[in-house]
Amino acid sequence: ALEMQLTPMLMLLRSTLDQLQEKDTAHIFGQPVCIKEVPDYLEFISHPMDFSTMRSKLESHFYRSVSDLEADFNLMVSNCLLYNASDTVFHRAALHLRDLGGAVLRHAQRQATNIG
Ligand SMILES: CCOC(=O)c1ccc2c(c1)NC(=O)[C@@H](C)N2
Repeated sequence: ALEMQLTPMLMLLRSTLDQLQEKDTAHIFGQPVCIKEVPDYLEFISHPMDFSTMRSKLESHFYRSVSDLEADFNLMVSNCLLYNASDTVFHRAALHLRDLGGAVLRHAQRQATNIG
C-alpha cells in the first residue's frame, strides 16, 4: 500500500537529515539566522533555510525524495556562502559542510534507489 511505500522514504529522509546535521558541529545551521542579530540578512538572502525548518518540512511531507531534501541543504549552504565573506568562520564552515554533506547525500541517494 502507499503508506507502506512512503514510510521507508520518510525514515531514509530523517536519517539523512540527522547525518547532515551531525556534520554541523559548530551548530551554526540549526536555527534560522536571527534577524535581530543580523538586521541586513534579508536584503541579501531571499529564501533563508536552516536545519530546523528542513525538519519541519520533512515531517510535513514537503520532501518526496532525497533530491528534494538536497535542494534545501544546498540552499542553506549557498545562503551562507553568499552572505558571509570568504575570510569568515561561517563561510569556511559552509564549505566544509557542503563537502561532508555531499558524501552523506550520495549514500542516501543510493539507498533510495533500493526502496523502489
Ligand atoms: C547570536 C549571533 O548569531 C549570529 O550572528 C549568527 C548565528 C548563526 C549564523 C549566522 C549568524 N550567520 C549565518 O550565515 C548562519 C550560517 N548562521
